[in-house]
Amino acid sequence: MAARRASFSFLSGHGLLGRTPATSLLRSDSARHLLPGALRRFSTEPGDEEPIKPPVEVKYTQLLINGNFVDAASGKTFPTADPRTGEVIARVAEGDEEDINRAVAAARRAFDEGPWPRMTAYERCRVLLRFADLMERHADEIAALESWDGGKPLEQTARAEVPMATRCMRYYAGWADKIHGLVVPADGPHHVQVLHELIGVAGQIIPWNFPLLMFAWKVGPALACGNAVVLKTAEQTPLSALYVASLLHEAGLPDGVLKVVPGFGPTAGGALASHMGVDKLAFTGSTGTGKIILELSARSNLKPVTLELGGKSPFIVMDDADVDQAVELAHQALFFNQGQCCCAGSRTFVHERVYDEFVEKSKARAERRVVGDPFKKGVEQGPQIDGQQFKKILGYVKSGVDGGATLVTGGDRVGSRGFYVQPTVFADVQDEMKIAQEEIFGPIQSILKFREVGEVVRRANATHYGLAAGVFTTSLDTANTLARALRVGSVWVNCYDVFDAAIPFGGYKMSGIGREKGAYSLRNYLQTKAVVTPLNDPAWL
Ligand SMILES: NC(=O)c1ccc[n+]([C@@H]2O[C@H](COP(=O)([O-])OP(=O)(O)OC[C@H]3O[C@@H](n4cnc5c(N)ncnc54)[C@H](O)[C@@H]3O)[C@@H](O)[C@H]2O)c1
Repeated sequence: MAARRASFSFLSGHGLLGRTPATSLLRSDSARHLLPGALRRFSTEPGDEEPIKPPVEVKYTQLLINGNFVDAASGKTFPTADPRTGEVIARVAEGDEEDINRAVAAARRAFDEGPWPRMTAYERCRVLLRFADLMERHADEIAALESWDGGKPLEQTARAEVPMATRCMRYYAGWADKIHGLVVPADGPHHVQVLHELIGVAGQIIPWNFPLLMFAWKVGPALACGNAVVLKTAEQTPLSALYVASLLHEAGLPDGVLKVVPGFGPTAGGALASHMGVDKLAFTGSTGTGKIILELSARSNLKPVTLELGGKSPFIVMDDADVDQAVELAHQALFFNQGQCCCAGSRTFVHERVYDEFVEKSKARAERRVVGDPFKKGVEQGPQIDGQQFKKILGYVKSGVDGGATLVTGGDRVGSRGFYVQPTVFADVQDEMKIAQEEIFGPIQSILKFREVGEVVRRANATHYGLAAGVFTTSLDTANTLARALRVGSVWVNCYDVFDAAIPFGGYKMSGIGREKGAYSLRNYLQTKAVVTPLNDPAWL
């Protein structure tokens, strides 16, 4: 059990440890909760620097229906903005109910009459493999679009997200010709086959925090099984999905099999979730919206729903841990992707024997975090996605301070433009505080103290969420105890955010229903059919 081998695998090789970020001045007035040194001044303000010109053009801004890019039926468009400045990158066609209707009608035709479900599984496999090759060939453009639209460091999108999305497509391409049914014994002279059939038209709704990866996690298995897909992108980040969907057609996907409809949740998303012609709905987003999706399914055709929702994941540091490594891993577990991860390690539980040292070193690490323009080399943290999230996050900072947590560092915006937030650390966080209970979705680390294993299990599980957990220890026994006792869908022991395409991912409790990735995701896109035939004079049963 070697904590020495601890790794943060989402960004293995990322290596973005750097100098103190050029950031800002903390303006909180609750000085009694500040540790000495919490007030920080920085020499420059990344939010005020002239933004670097992204090395990519925006090519596709319309709906993709029947293999063509077309305007919305209403002719309406909406802006997608650059989180560095809030300025408009492009205006994108705004799909609504009418567009969803025509997308679903096209998908139905593609499924009922088109070549895709009738192709051999090997031919489908080859289309997906060609798509993965094209993604690699266009990796620079895809990474730049993803960074521009979502404010993510280019080094992250280029080194992690594009390769992971590509790998995911290859993984499901590999499954395409390995999906087969069963022959089962029955009590009587019957030949019983269990067919794993395609489910039909899959509706998919994705969020803004990992638009490209969510595209791959959802579209990959659905297409590998031979289904047709209507995908609604998040209103904040429509660009990468439109771009890669065009590559998928270049790879040989027949027209009409995949539709991409940018648009808003209650209109386009609502229409998709309640459509009678959609056979399955896969959703990733907030728990609140997940409940609406389930309701819409129930009120329409009871389409099966998979939900990947929010989290408040514990990261547990035992007293036998190497503190420096634990600090680094806990830091990455929370701050990665500007803290905008469903599985962010957003409750850092630290054993009382190493607590003070851990807090001090976490403060130092957060202050070294490089905040700045996502297109600048060495930047670890870009802006938050938009003004709404930015305000929400600063509201949580205020709540933490007002609630009596100790603001160790950060707590304010960076610069005066765009949506940059200081890497922030709270210590002395108590379980009942809002910052320990609710999903902040920002670069705000909350450190809580604990004394023994049973206590931390109880406290870690005392949440409606159950998405993931991190465990940091050198004791095999402790790791095993925690791994089994924690009521979550993923436990990372001495590592975090390991997102291999083959590993299932999903939540317990209000973090979701079902699993994505791995062989488990195929089940989301298949029906099970029993075919029973009488046997006359069989040689065996
Ligand atoms: N569990 C996971 O795998 C996972 C992964 C990424 C993000 N998330 C979660 O996603 C959330 C952040 O994403 P978000 O703010 O975009 O979530 P959100 O729920 O607001 O939006 C997600 C998607 O749902 C759509 N939507 C919103 N309202 C809708 C409605 N009434 N009907 C149909 N569709 C609707 C949005 O347009 C968007 O495409 C966080 O809670 C995060 O934890 C979960």
